[in-house]
Amino acid sequence: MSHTPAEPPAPSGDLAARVLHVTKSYGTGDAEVRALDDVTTGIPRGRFTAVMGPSGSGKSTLMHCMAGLDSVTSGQVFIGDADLTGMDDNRLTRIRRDKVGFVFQAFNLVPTLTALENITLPLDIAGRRPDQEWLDRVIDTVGLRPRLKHRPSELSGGQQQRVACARALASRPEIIFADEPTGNLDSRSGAEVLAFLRASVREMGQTIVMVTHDPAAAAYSDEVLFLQDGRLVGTMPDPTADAVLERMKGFDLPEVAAR
Ligand SMILES: Nc1ncnc2c1ncn2[C@@H]1O[C@H](COP(=O)(O)OP(=O)(O)OP(=O)(O)O)[C@@H](O)[C@H]1O
Repeated sequence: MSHTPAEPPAPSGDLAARVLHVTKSYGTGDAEVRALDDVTTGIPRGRFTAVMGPSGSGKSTLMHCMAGLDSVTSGQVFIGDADLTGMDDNRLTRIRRDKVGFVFQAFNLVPTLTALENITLPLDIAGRRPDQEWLDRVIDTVGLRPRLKHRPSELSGGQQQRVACARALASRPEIIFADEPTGNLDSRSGAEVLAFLRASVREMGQTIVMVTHDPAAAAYSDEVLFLQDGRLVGTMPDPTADAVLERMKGFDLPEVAAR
């Protein structure tokens, strides 16, 4: 992991996370894969940002590096004002625990715990008392109050993912990273989860970054970042599903692929 000392630590302003000239390579020599190639971008606070791009374009790698789940080969990563590059594992673990929420394609709920116990589990593990007012707001926005005593097996896929979203929100993190959160859901349940994620941004001021393949899911966001071949190749504010689909089709054109 190397640092770029020449890069002045730009002020975070109202960015919840930033990457500066981030490169991430796997393997060496002939086997080297450059998953991210000099990516610089910021995630505005209180906004819903989607990350799209063809398979293998670096979406998951960008998310993992931004969230401090993976190290970068060069460049800098910030969560708020905290520079993750060069941070030791203990501090990284604390940042992830205190400032970051995660939602994955697999719901990752504990089967023996109720919905409510799953939602508060990370706080319990961290020895933190939930902010009851905030928790009530999250539970009501997610629409799960009648289901709080149910175990995951008694909930639909969409309800389970809403529990996972509420779990990510419970600690009121600075930023939530969602990797294909609707990938395992039918379109109706997916729409419920996306509507909830959007509501948590619009009504509760949360910041969400979501990796997705689905133009209809990206249309719930405030802005889409497009990756191709490990590079940031464009952005689209206020996306519609049709506009995103058109942009994605462009990635198959030889002149775009050759760039
Ligand atoms: N652990 C790894 N070892 C080697 N190569 C890797 C590793 N992880 C990712 N890659 C490579 O890095 C590139 C970017 O992968 P990444 O998973 O970030 O893409 P993605 O856009 O999320 O793809 P998908 O949409 O298919 O999930 C790909 O070429 C991938 O094969």
